[in-house]
Amino acid sequence: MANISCQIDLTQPMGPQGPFDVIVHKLSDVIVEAEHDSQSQELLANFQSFVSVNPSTVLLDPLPAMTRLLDRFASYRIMSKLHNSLRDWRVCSPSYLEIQSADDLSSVQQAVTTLSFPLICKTRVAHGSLSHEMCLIFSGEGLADVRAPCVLQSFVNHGAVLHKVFVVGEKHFCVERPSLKNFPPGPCDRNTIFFNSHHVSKPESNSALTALDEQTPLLPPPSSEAVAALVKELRLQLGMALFGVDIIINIHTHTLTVIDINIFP
Ligand SMILES: Nc1ncnc2c1ncn2[C@@H]1O[C@H](COP(=O)(O)OP(=O)(O)OP(=O)(O)O)[C@@H](O)[C@H]1O
Ligand SMILES: [Mg+2]
Repeated sequence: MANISCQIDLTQPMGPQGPFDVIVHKLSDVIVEAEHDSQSQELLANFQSFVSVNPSTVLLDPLPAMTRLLDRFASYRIMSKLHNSLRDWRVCSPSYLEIQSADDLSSVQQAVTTLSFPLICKTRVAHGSLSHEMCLIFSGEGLADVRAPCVLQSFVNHGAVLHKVFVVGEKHFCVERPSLKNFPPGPCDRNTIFFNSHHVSKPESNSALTALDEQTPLLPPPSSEAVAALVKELRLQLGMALFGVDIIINIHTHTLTVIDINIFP
């Protein structure tokens, strides 16, 4: 009887290791490394050429779609269009700016007029340990702390609750996680706060940045119909079966706000 499942050795030719009905991969590290590493480029090229000549093998997920999710410039463009396609569900995403390079001072300064303080600054690359190093910027002066390439995104007060949605094909699952606490809206003379996102939104996270005042009212969870509509739209837009979506609820408008899209953990 043929093997039901096996582990593929990417350093060996793939043909003799097959045939495969489905390949489930986690090549995110290799995709990010391939930006500067020729060995990773070669592994990816071999893998991609096997996939191209074996179109009946289902690939979860296609490399170009995965590559798009590893780049916040690409994934946030998709996120920013959700308010149009999901108008009936009042789904939105915070306003943001792409900062291409450190010399891009005019884009950075644009943040003062087009975004609302505080701002959250996230690296362009959305995978790997460095990608979780973020900062909260409270004023025009704080923009000196921006390290490009990155996105600057308006911070939305949400009562320190994050709703993480995990999508597996036609099914999805939601869990609640701790999240950053509310901050007074508008610029102020507070110093930039540097933090690691994995210290604030993991089940075991226990950070001063997530501790809310006791009088903060509890918010309703996101409507399950709206989450289902969001997942359906993102599956279409991303062309992926395995991914995650991070959702918060705006404390003022109760709008379902998408703050990030992730590769599957
Ligand atoms: N626009 C925003 N408004 C309010 N809080 C935000 C916003 N963006 C991010 N956060 C907070 O910062 C945390 C990290 O953000 P984000 O999900 O983009 O990072 P990440 O490194 O991709 O994390 P993960 O791997 O857990 O998805 C969120 O869990 C949330 O607490
Ligand atoms: Mg995320």
